[in-house]
Amino acid sequence: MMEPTIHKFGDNDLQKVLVWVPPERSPESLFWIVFIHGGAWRDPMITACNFADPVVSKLLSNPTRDVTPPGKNKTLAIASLSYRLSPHPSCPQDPDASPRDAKHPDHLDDVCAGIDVLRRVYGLSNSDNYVLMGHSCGATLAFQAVKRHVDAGLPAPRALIGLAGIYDIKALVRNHSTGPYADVYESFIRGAFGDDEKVRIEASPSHFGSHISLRSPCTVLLVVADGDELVEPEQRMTMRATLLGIGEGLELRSPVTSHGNWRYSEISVPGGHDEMWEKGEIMVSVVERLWKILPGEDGEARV
Ligand SMILES: N[C@@H](CC(=O)c1ccccc1NC=O)C(=O)O
Repeated sequence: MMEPTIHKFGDNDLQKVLVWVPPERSPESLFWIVFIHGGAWRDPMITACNFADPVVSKLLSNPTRDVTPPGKNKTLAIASLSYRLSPHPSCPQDPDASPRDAKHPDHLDDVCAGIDVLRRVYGLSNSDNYVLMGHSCGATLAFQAVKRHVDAGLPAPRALIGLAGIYDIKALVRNHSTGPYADVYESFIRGAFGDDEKVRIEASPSHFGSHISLRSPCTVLLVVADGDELVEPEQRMTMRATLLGIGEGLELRSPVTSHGNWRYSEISVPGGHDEMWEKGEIMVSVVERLWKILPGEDGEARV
């Protein structure tokens, strides 16, 4: 695979951004996909590098696929954000390594710091030229980052893709409160957010999503894995209802549904929770879907 350029922005080894930029391109010609990996805010085995690896090798080194981004003469650039992690009970801290002791909003602070590096060094966002794509807790972080940007008067990304995302933290814990893995869910949520219920609610995109005052349209594509063994489909249903201001049971009548400045779409992909990023071709199919539903010059989607 092409070697990424690494930009560090803090003392912790995890505070960095990985970037794959095609050579000899001006910043104005680039269109960015920015990845945010998952791993329950704590899994040191899922990294910015191994998360992006399968899709980067498909998107940037396979000239037979037409994955050119929308817009005239745009070239794809990719970034993968790394952020500090919370402790993991079965992966003890190596005393010589950077600490894994992050608590909300540390993860989000790093995601936003990473986006800021891309903005300063590569001109990301100023011309509406990027999409955020987060998996599992990375999808939670993607919505939190959009909220923070809009609150700060910065433009939202052109699109947000949530892959098997966690959108309602309380419901996630409640839906897994029995069974062999009940402790796992409560433990990673406590590790990342603590015990305070209010913090869990306020950090949940299903809670704040409808209060983000977007100044321009943002396309949201929510993706579920049809064999997801870790995150239940209800998470997406709740988020859809939030973004569209509708009841949870309502059917969508067109591929893209607008509500205010949100443009909402959804798909499902085959396989389990992590298969969707472990198999680069699934990620590529999601990106191709996004290019179809992003509005073109005429403001219309091509589906
Ligand atoms: N591999 C993780 C588990 C994990 O990633 C996870 C488990 C259940 C629901 C969502 C998960 N990840 C979300 O980012 C761990 O070791 O804690």
